[in-house]
Amino acid sequence: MAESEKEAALPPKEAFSDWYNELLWMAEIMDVRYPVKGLYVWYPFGFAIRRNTYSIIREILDNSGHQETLFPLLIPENEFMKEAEHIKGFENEVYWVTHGGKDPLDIPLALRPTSETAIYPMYKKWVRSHADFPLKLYQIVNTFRYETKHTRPLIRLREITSFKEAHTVHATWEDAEAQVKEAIGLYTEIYRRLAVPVLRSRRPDWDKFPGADYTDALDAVMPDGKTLQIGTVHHLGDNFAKTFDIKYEAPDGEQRYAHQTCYGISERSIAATISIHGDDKGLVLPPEIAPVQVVIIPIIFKKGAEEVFAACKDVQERLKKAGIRVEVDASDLRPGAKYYKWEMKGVPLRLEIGPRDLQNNVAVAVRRDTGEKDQITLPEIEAGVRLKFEAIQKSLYEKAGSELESRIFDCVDLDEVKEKIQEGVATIPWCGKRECGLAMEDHIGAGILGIPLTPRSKGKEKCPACGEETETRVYVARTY
Ligand SMILES: Nc1ncnc2c1ncn2[C@@H]1O[C@H](COS(=O)(=O)NC(=O)[C@@H](N)CS)[C@@H](O)[C@H]1O
Ligand SMILES: [Zn+2]
Repeated sequence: MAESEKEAALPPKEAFSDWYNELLWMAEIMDVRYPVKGLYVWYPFGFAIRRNTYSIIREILDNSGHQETLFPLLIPENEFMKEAEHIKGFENEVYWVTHGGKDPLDIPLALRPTSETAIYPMYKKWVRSHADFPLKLYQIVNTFRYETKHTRPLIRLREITSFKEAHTVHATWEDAEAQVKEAIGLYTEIYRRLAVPVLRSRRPDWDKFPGADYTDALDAVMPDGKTLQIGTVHHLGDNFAKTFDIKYEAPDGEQRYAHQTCYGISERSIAATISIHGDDKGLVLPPEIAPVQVVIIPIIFKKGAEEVFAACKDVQERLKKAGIRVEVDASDLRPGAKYYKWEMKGVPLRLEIGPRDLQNNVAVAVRRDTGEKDQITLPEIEAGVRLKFEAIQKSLYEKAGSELESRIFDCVDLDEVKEKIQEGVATIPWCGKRECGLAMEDHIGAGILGIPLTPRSKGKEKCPACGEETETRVYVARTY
């Protein structure tokens, strides 16, 4: 896209919603002009961020005993309609295919909103014995949900383009529970690699995944204080095994129903990374997912231009050989315009090389996240750049972590909760009874997000709704 098309300026980040929408356009992440609501188009630059993000997800899943696979998109109505809870949860969200060409289909086909009812009839055919366990498969696919709430690119889509869903099978409820814990750990590690700190909590029963025994979730706190659910892990018990008749021969020869989990991450992982690290100048990307990790800017004067260009090319070749994604911006834009462009794209490190730097045998290194400027000697350029990446990654994660902690408020009563959830996440005691939870939600006008997996108890306190003594504090937040 020509530079001129982007005469609009990026709004300041505190105008978060406008900043976010404008940034997706100006940094060439997604084009929202596709003529179907809730469907968006990846620009190549945005898609490169997705590729790098999902190669981290694949690495972490593949290194923890998962295997990637691929199931069909279309699910026959009779299979989709088998699990009562699941249907109730998705019947208003599922798209149906009713024709092939001009012929009406004898069995309507659902576009998968998630793939339990595509996968589990096959699991029934595959699972035979406890020796088959643990079965840990995942796929990265597009799924379709007829979202009626406000759709937003990367955050709430009707076609979820990057839906990583894992589906595991185990002998016992306890084995599945252990898998849930492993998945929470894997998701926490994925987000550490994206320098995104997360809140981990058990969703209240009325908010769990349709057909699950319970749901644990990871939430990011976005710059506007609202939380974004960026990963969920569901213990499915033997609910789906009973519905789809997934049985195995136990060591004692008995036929038993299997126990299952499923867990998902979508492109919200990218929405959170962009939102949490970005600033008024645009994207700030963790080096590991940046499509361009280093941009080299030749500082050109009449004298010595040739040597400078040659040196920039040489540094580029060496960094490429070291596996670093690097560009030389030799365009005839003024240096300031170059800085603006690459800062907008979140390039973690800029190297400036001019005649004086050549004499001193150095490159000037400028960090995108802090603006800090210092020198790296040219013979050490590969190691120096890697050190910068480590410093940037560490600093992004620490900064986001303290920002998150500063947005969690232990409140004394519901009025304080109402006030504090404008800025972030409140905690408040809760006895755990549904009627109290729902009464509190009515009073506050926001939901119970979940019970922290790492308790935030302050000892014995009183449930604000019924006065009963409790040692549990729950998260309350406005959510996307
Ligand atoms: N409309 C949507 N747009 C973008 N991401 C979404 C959307 N709906 C859900 N997600 C993301 O997808 C994750 C998994 O979705 S889910 O419904 O919670 N869980 C499942 O579908 C289970 N089958 C595990 S894969 C959610 O945690 C959320 O981060
Ligand atoms: Zn209560």
